[in-house]
Amino acid sequence: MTVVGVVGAGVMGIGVAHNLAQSGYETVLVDIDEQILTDAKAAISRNCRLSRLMGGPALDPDEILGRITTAVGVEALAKADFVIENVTENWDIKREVHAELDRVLSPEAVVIVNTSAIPITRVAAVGSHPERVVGVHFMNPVPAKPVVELIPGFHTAQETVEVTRQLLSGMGKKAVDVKDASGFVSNRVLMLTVNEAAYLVHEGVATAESVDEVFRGCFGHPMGPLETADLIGVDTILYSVEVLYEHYADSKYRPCPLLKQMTDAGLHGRKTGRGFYTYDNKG
Ligand SMILES: NC(=O)c1ccc[n+]([C@@H]2O[C@H](COP(=O)([O-])OP(=O)(O)OC[C@H]3O[C@@H](n4cnc5c(N)ncnc54)[C@H](O)[C@@H]3O)[C@@H](O)[C@H]2O)c1
Repeated sequence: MTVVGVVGAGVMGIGVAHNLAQSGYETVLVDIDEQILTDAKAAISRNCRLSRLMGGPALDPDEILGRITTAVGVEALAKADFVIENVTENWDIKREVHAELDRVLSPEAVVIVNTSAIPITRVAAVGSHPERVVGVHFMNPVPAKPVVELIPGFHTAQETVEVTRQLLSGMGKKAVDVKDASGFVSNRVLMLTVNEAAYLVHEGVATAESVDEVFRGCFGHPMGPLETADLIGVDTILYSVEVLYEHYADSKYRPCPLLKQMTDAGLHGRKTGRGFYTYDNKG
């Protein structure tokens, strides 16, 4: 039985663990405290119950949660065959987590980095097995999105890429191969768009509602960029734009001050109940 560890039980970790368990994988979900893990299990249960309504399959929450064990700290991942890391988009946090994983994991374990913009080669350099580290940029909400970006780092072995492709296929995902450049394909474009949309609100050119209405009504996008920001997490958008700005040293990625203020104020979008819009329930 393949055991998959999932590090980080936030927006992405919840979706990745759900998707793995739904696909029959024994899943170990890890975060830094029990309350986050309790909330994550409640969110997975809720998402299972809503699955049918949202156009997905009918799911039994108890069956899905029966394949997920939770633990505080990465020590619980010593026997994992794969680990999918989904911690905060912050280099200091990611670096520390990958150093811990390097101490704990079996040398054969494959480490999958889920990041919006941090280069995979940089993450892989933290541990002693860069050939076993590969990037996968999952899309949100994970169980509902059939395509991911698959990103080998400089030292990633071809075998690591292929076993990861098989795992993704088992999760129902098609992997699009992308080279290792900060932001990959999707977020080089999406983060610039969301950042510029935030500038429109910041400068008073239009309200968030008007910006989103233009994208939905004129371009046929199912969601506008600021609704998308709330879904992704306003803090995660800011951190990703900061990574792009630092990496390319290019002013076109200058982070919008409104994103900084919203992040400081806890307006992180759906996950905190308020972002560009207000939500009745978290999540
Ligand atoms: N939100 C999206 O739509 C999206 C999409 C694709 C990729 N990503 C990337 O996925 C990663 C996770 O994003 P998210 O939106 O889930 O963030 P999030 O803020 O919702 O969750 C991050 C989680 O990591 C946990 N964490 C922090 N330090 C930890 C540690 N030392 N050990 C274990 N857990 C720790 C936090 O407690 C939190 O639960 C980021 O790198 C992000 O860029 C996000």
